[in-house]
Formats: sequence, C-alpha cells, structure tokens
Amino acid sequence: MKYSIVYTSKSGNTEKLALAIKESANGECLQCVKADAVDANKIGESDLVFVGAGSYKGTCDEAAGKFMQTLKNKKVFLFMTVGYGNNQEYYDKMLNPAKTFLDSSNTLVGTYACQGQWIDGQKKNLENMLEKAATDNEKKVVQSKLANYDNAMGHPNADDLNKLKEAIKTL
Ligand SMILES: Cc1cc2nc3c(=O)[nH]c(=O)nc-3n(C[C@H](O)[C@H](O)[C@H](O)COP(=O)(O)O)c2cc1C
Repeated sequence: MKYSIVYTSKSGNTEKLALAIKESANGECLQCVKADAVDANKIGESDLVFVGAGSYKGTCDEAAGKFMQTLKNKKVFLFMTVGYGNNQEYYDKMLNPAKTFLDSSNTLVGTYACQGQWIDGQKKNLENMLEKAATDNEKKVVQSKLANYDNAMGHPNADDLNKLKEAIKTL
C-alpha cells in the first residue's frame, strides 16, 4: 500500500501525530507534508491519504478542510488534536464537522483524535473572553474550555501516540 500523510499544524501538536503515523504505518510513505506543500501527483498514486489538523473554531483547521475538498475516490484516515476536551464525545464534536469536507467519492477508513496542549497566550485569551462574557451560558462555555488547560499540557504524549499507532495498525 502507498500512502500520503498531509496535515496542518500551527503549534506542532498535530505534526507529532503525523510523524508517528510515518513511523509506524504499513506500506510505502510517498510524502509526509504540510497541506501547503502537497504533491498532487503523489496523492494520485496514494491508495490511502492520512489527513491531520488541529481544531479551530469547532472544526479542523481551514487549510486542512480545503485540502480534503480536493480529494476524490480516496481512502482517508482523519486525525486531529483538540484543545478543549479530553473524551471521545468531545473529539467527535471536532471530527464530525471536519469529516464533512470529504465528498462522497471518498471512503473514510478511520479517525483518531487526542488532546493537544495549548499555545502561548491562549489561556489569557480565554480569561479575557470570560471577563467579557455577557450571559451565564457564554460564561459556562468559556469556563468549560478553561477547565481543560492543565489537562492539555504535555499532549500529545507517548500514550496518545501509541493509541494512534494501534488505531492504524490494521490499515
Ligand atoms: C485560535 C484558536 C482556536 C482554537 N479553537 C479550538 C476549538 O474550537 N476546539 C478545540 O478543541 N481546540 C481549539 N483550539 C486548540 C487547538 O486545536 C489545539 O491546541 C491543537 O492541538 C492545535 O494543533 P496544531 O498545533 O497541530 O495546530 C484552538 C486554538 C487556537 C489558537
């Protein structure tokens, strides 16, 4: 099997997953690149495309979404890191909208998401948002994100990478 790994990663979290896939996936890796450096010919030659992105505004990073929209008739494995939750229910909240960037000619063969640590300044931004929150509901939403800050530190960690390797073992 020939495969490509195409990802976006603003702070390096999702890149760790991409490199773990490159290290352990079966078959021949044709490219492991950020979405802005993708070689379309190699996508054409790939039986499987691993697509990765961080979560931004409730879905995958925009550039990753745009790349997914270019895929036709491919097997796709989608992997993501998320900042504001640490359970499968939350991961699905980010994965599900990201999946919609793939058209129906493609086959999604699997997904994986895990926690990613926050970038510098992000906590401060959310604290500012909390101060400005106009309603109790807005406050609750921001508080639930902030509650995950400590938990996010250090992720993706070795355990996250091992789980990913396990998830792609049979591909
Ligand atoms: C501007 C901004 C928006 C974000 N939006 C979300 C979001 O909607 N949901 C979420 O879970 N994490 C969100 N995050 C956290 C990132 O998804 C998380 O840190 C991720 O691991 C970053 O991956 P990357 O470094 O590979 O891009 C956001 C981070 C930033 C800076």
